[in-house]
Amino acid sequence: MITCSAPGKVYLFGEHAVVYGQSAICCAIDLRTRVQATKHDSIVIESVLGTTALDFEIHPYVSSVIEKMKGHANIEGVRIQIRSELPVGSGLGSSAAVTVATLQALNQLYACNLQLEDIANIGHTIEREIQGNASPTDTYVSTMGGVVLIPERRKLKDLDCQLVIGNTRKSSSTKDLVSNVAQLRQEFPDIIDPILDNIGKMAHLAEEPVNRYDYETTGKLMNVNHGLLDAIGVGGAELSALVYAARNAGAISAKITGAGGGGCIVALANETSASAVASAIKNIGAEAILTRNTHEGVRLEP
Ligand SMILES: Nc1ncnc2c1ncn2[C@@H]1O[C@H](COP(=O)(O)OP(=O)(O)O)[C@@H](O)[C@H]1O
Ligand SMILES: C[C@@](O)(CCOP(=O)(O)O)CC(=O)O
Ligand SMILES: [Mg+2]
Repeated sequence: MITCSAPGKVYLFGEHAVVYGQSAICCAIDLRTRVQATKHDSIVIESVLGTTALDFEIHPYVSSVIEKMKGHANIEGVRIQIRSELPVGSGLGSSAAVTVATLQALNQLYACNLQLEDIANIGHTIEREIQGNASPTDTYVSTMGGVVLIPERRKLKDLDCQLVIGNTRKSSSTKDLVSNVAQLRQEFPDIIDPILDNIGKMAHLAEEPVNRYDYETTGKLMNVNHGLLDAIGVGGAELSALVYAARNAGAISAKITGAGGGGCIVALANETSASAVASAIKNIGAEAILTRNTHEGVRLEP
């Protein structure tokens, strides 16, 4: 039996734009998905979504992992048990975390000797096949941990501030939101492409401030990024209410994280303002989660 875990993630910059090759800054967070793999007489997948065999409706990511790993090992029967701290379909990279943790658990269980780069690449392929179009960001950051500039895959300094996540508790499908942006871009390329370009430019502009722990400058750019996500149609009244509640409560910055449409916002806060920001989020009926950037990507668990 092997247990592995992988972290979720938040985007400081670049969600959706990164799908079109623009840069993003994404950081792993200390909320993890744990996957236990045990050799078994059949294939069983147990999670909060249900208990199934290979099932590409209920467990598309985990089933795809098992299928892919059959190319690296003789997998006749395996029991996969999943426990996660990440809300599903909420922009925190739950799909990437479960994909990467399952890949690494099977890699270890069957001694396939896949390296971390292989895990990240296979994970990206799986997300792209399921989502229709996916950037390498979520699976790379869930594999490697830390704060990463994508597609350059350049590690930045770990964040030295508090992260406050506001969860609308309204899940959304990344596949649908990515498709909606593609349709808008197809209809208005001269309007949408410059927006995506500017999001990518902000990620590059923010690299230096992040590396010198200048979260005031980083935060100003994050707030602009939030406005541009609204502009490409992935915002919403609940997400904006959370963003303004967090900012008005003293957050350094607050923006949508992930696919949007529902899901979560992320706010940067310092030690003194974090609890006030969390209270403001709860006061409007949302879930507040205090977390931090984690340096640790996918790892073996005892
Ligand atoms: N704990 C889990 N157990 C099994 N599958 C999971 C789990 N968390 C996420 N998933 C898979 O990932 C999908 C959500 O992925 P996605 O729409 O990209 O949202 P997110 O923003 O959380 O990554 C779920 O529908 C499910 O297929
Ligand atoms: C919207 C996007 O940029 C991020 C999706 O993040 P999540 O699945 O909502 O956690 C899609 C991608 O990068 O593949
Ligand atoms: Mg996802």
